[in-house]
Amino acid sequence: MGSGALEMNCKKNGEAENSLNMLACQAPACDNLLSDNNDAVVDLEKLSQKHLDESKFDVHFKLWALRIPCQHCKIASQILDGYLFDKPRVKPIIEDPTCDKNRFLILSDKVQNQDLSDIPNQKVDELNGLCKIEVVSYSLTLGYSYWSADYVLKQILPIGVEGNVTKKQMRNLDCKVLLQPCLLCKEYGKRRIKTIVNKVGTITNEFRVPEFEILAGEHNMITEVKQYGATFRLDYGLVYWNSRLEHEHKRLVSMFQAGETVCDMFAGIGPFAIPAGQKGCIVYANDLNPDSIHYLRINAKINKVDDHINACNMDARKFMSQLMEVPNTEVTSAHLPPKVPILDSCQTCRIQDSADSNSENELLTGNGEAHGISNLEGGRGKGSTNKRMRGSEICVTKTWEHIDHIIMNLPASAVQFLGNLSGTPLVDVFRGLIQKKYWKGCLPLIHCYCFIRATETPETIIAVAESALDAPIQDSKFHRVRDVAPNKEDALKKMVHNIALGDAEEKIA
Ligand SMILES: C[S@@+](CC[C@H](N)C(=O)[O-])C[C@H]1O[C@@H](n2cnc3c(N)ncnc32)[C@H](O)[C@@H]1O
Repeated sequence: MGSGALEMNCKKNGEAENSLNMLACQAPACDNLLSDNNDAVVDLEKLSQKHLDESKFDVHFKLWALRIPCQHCKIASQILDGYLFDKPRVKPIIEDPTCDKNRFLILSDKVQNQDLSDIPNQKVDELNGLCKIEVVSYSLTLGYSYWSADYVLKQILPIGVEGNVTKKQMRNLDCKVLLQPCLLCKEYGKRRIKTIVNKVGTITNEFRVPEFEILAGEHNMITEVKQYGATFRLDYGLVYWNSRLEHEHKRLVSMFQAGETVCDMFAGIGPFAIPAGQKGCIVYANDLNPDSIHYLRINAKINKVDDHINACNMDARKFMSQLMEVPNTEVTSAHLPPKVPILDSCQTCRIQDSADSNSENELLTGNGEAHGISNLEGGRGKGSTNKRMRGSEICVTKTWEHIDHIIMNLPASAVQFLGNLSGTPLVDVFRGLIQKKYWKGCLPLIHCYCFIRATETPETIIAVAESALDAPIQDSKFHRVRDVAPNKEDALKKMVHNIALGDAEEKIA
């Protein structure tokens, strides 16, 4: 029993358009669905030409309808509340084809008798008092085009797979079992599936990129996915992406305020960075994988937040230390702004476009002052009020003076990046990082993701983090994200460390 994923890479006019994400799977018998093609890449064209008998999806209803004058429709439908035909996307009031002054009110299939004896007498009396009503028979067929893609797919699943499966169960089906039904199902066909892949093995490489085998279609894994209104382009073969983290991405970004400075040490293609930018945060997003940064920049542009996102391609430790480096000009004169933008060794994804910065990229930069933030170039000094700034002005902040949030989503080793842990490589990021004399306001909130075994507790994990930091963590928050192993022994959890108080400040600063 292996696990895997079914991904559909969908394009329209050469542009990636949509995708079905992660119909992931345990592997029951593969049946003979792919018997001719078992080890080869399947020809999508040929498979999708196989015949699907659409008439098998017809559901016929023999109903009753009331023919009544147009002007009484509204009140009549209120009287008949609960007795009208009620199916999604089917209108219960339709035109009378024989007379445009009348309408048909289609009755529910629970009304079986023409004398309306299935409807309470009081309602029938009210209707008769309203106008002259005529009961006519009405036939309705809901055909293939009516049913949703998921419904159709469930009906054509192979024998051995229960017809009435939930979405969750569908995810646990072998993608090879789902392959042919998916291709036969026109609704899925409409999404222009180009490639179907199966995730194989476990992720072991540094960039956390899973390995995929191509089951069908083109050898092309570039696609687009949507999360909370943002579009993400990516190449599944080159970068890390997990659609199941959508809720967590959304939850974390909901904690950020416009105008805050956010540093994402392991940013991937930007699922935290892009929505944070959309919210009006100033984002420093870093990843060691050059392909992730390539797509992060593309995604920043697609989502029109390129003027809010500084993208860097380096080791996370170096990234943090560069953000905290005080430029020479600051050291000699605290009053002058730095002549060179920070992170000059990083490539910023900012694409200057005067038309853009004039209109839609104009943003209100939030209530930084209330949070003790005084970090924006261009006049957000002490006493300044919220200020409307153009995108081009808000890209760079004095990160050595203030950062609000640091995101560390590299669960396998993020805790080690907090500081030195015995038996782990020396990647101490935070100790001595902040220069107290330049820092303004409270210390950053560090959102550090990690794995936790069933035998461990939030307390033990926090103790490990404290040991790494060599400082107590006050007001730490622990948030469970999701189970990542079938036996539930391991679970991905998240800690939020507020290191803003007491000893911790002394030791970190
Ligand atoms: C689990 S992924 C998270 C990506 C993204 N935050 C998300 O939620 O989809 C971890 C990322 O860290 C990057 N990474 C691994 N080691 C790194 C290092 N030493 N410095 C910076 N990035 C690193 C990987 O390339 C990968 O994109």
